[in-house]
Amino acid sequence: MSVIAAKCPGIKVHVVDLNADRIAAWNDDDLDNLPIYEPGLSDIVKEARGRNLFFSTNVDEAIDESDMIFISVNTPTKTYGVGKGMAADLKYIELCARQIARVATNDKIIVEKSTLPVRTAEALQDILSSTGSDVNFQVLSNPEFLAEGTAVQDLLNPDRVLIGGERTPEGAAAIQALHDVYAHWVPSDRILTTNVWSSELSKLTANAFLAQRVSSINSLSALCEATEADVDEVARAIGQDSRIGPKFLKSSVGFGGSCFQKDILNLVYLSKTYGLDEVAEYWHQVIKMNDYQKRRFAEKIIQSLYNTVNGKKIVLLGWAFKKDTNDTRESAAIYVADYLLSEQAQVVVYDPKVTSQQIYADLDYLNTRSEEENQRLVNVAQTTEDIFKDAHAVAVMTEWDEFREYDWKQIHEQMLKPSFVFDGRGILDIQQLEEIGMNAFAIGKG
Ligand SMILES: NC(=O)c1ccc[n+]([C@@H]2O[C@H](COP(=O)([O-])OP(=O)(O)OC[C@H]3O[C@@H](n4cnc5c(N)ncnc54)[C@H](O)[C@@H]3O)[C@@H](O)[C@H]2O)c1
Ligand SMILES: O=c1ccn([C@@H]2O[C@H](COP(=O)(O)OP(=O)(O)O[C@H]3O[C@H](CO)[C@@H](O)[C@H](O)[C@H]3O)[C@@H](O)[C@H]2O)c(=O)[nH]1
Repeated sequence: MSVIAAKCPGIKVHVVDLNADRIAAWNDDDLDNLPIYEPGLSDIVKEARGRNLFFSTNVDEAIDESDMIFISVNTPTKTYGVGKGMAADLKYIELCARQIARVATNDKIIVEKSTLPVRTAEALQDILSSTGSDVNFQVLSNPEFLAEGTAVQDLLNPDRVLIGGERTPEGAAAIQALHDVYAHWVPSDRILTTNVWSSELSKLTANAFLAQRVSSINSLSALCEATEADVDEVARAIGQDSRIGPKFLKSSVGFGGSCFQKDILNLVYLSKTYGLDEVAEYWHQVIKMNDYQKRRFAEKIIQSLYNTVNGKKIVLLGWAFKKDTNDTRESAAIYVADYLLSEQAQVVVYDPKVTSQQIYADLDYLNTRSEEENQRLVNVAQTTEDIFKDAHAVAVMTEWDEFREYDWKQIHEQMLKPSFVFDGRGILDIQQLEEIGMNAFAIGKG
């Protein structure tokens, strides 16, 4: 919404949220306090905020004033009832629709910006049209394809913008209105229009394909380790094939983020709902392979440290699910740490952007042990000063650029010997680390 406001000074954009703390942070004079860290975002907010971009908790007023409403609320995996652990929880979406239906007094275009199961637009349209008033609503699907860490660039220069709408004159008019917003900066040939169901399904499909590539290369990383092949070399060799392409072939300790797992589980659940068990199982394998990769990495650390990490100091570099974001949702680091903590390791975490509060909250949320136990076993460092002293092992969990720049010779000197490095992101020079005298392991390197 900030990018829309920056690119369309003539459009007034209200961002409303029930969470007053978040809204206060969006309105903070100090742009370092915005609730989301994204390169380039604070400049965009600075440009538009107070001009045509406004943040508030006054949802009713914003609904009343708007011609077009983007529903962008969370759609987490259900944690209760039918579809628990798989289906998308649509309660927040439905609450929005009911609030819009109650408050609206003039016709509106409702844009599904959240990621949703196919045919959600039908349910939205039902709720919106049941008020008995004369107000007309057109529901469009406009999934978001930005990736965190590069969100601003992705929005300024998208591969495509997808708009799904009804194939009726009213639907076409609504599609055109949304097209015109993006056309302020996106070339028309990159604005695709489809029917609503294709648009909704394309979002889940895009994430499933992307995650599948990561799971595919991660599955082969295990085979590389067993055969002394090098996963980066394999990725380069296959990526040169223009039919395969080079992107999204970086082997890692496992994909994280708020979207991949949730959206694939959603796809699995949908397929099952339609009786397509083989389709469901096919996609479920992407998640299972990811779980295997996280577990495999933690087990590698334990095995290498002579099959016990009890009381051993292990430094985890990075907690965010990828670099250049402070988002930790479903980060592989959480699960690897949890595994090590269950073996009574003393874990030290350093991440340049994630707060210690967030790190403890992520571990407490798993409910594997008491909060006191997490406090006792985990130390969160604000800087790297002294963190390597007497450590048995260091593991790279996030590919932050600064980790490449560290003086690894000096780190080695501070660590207990024999010292171990586990590179879960394939960013370090393993040969150089071994020359320094470390036992170095990287995912997918034999
Ligand atoms: N995060 C991403 O990179 C990304 C990318 C593409 C798509 N998506 C999709 O966008 C949606 C939102 O994701 P997110 O990461 O921003 O989630 P989030 O949980 O960070 O934010 C959702 C916000 O919605 C607010 N909210 C919930 N119910 C509300 C209501 N009735 N009225 C007003 N505000 C309400 C919450 O307070 C919260 O601040 C999800 O469907 C997600 O799959 C996210
Ligand atoms: O080659 C790769 C690429 C990614 N990852 C990992 O995969 C996860 C997801 O990365 P990425 O897709 O870059 O970030 P997200 O912000 O999760 O973005 C995904 O999810 C969003 C939410 O649906 C979509 O909008 C984006 O298009 C889609 O890329 C991260 O843990 C990455 O480290 C790898 O391990 N290897």
